[in-house]
Amino acid sequence: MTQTVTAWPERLLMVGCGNMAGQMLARWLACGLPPENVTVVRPSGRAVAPGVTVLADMPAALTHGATILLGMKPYQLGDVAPRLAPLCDADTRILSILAGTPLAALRAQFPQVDAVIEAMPNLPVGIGEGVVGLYTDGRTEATARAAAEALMAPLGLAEWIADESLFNALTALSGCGPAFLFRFIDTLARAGEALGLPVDQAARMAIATVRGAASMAARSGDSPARLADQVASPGGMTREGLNVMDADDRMARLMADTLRAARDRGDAMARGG
Ligand SMILES: NC(=O)c1ccc[n+]([C@@H]2O[C@H](COP(=O)([O-])OP(=O)(O)OC[C@H]3O[C@@H](n4cnc5c(N)ncnc54)[C@H](OP(=O)(O)O)[C@@H]3O)[C@@H](O)[C@H]2O)c1
Ligand code: PRO
Repeated sequence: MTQTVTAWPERLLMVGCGNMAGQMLARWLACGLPPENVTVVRPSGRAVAPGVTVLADMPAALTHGATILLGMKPYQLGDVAPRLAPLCDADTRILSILAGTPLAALRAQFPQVDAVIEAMPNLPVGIGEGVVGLYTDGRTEATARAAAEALMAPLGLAEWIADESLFNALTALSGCGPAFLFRFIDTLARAGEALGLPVDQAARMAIATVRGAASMAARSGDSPARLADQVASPGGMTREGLNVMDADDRMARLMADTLRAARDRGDAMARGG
């Protein structure tokens, strides 16, 4: 299902448009963002979508009040910002999806810009079922916050956080989360194969099971923990399986260690690592 956005940015400059920003743009275009409002800067100059202007380098100038989405790799900020900052004014709006890049690092590169927002999406934004975490500070005015919220709304669940020190934790959970779940689906299928199921059937059933369970968890009034118990008959098969996952908090420790490692990498990147 598409979603109507009443006020698309009149000028949207996307610096980098690869896996992640490309998914955001695909969803925005599907929801009615006029392609002529969008300019993409990518060194390859590869076409993005009909009507979208693609440049291999920065434009000569930017329209007053343009919105910029920083969508290149985090380590490229030091190369991009010196070429981009001279094009910005106080009314430019900057949205950054750069992982491990705190607001202070962005503000240092674009000192004249008031509206600077960190936005952490995940890949399913492309089908409108993503998650976008948002953070900014008091210098960003309410109108710019509202515009960012409206732009993120068609991408899925968009939520602000008040405490920037949690931004890398949020990134670990929802930004990296799809990778952890893709790995889970793959591992579930392979475990089925190991028990003798045909490869293609195990793959189909693993995907459908995860999709059904996720949809049910989203719609149910019961918590996922309670839903797990509803599958498990006392003395039955599921309980035996859950006992393996729960022994020594195996699953809980695996997920805690996974998120902590991802979060800590973000913190190290923010320190320049
Ligand atoms: N992948 C995710 O799931 C995810 C989730 C949340 C946030 N992020 C963040 O999204 C950003 C991009 O990640 P990605 O996975 O989309 O990477 P990607 O697929 O490699 O895309 C990088 C993009 O940056 C462009 N680029 C490279 N050098 C550039 C330069 N000097 N100036 C301008 N653009 C340049 C590339 O251009 P070409 O297209 O011409 O090669 C490409 O479009 C990262 O900062 C990451 O932290 C990613
Ligand atoms: N991809 C980015 C990374 O791996 C951050 C969220 C997902 O650094």
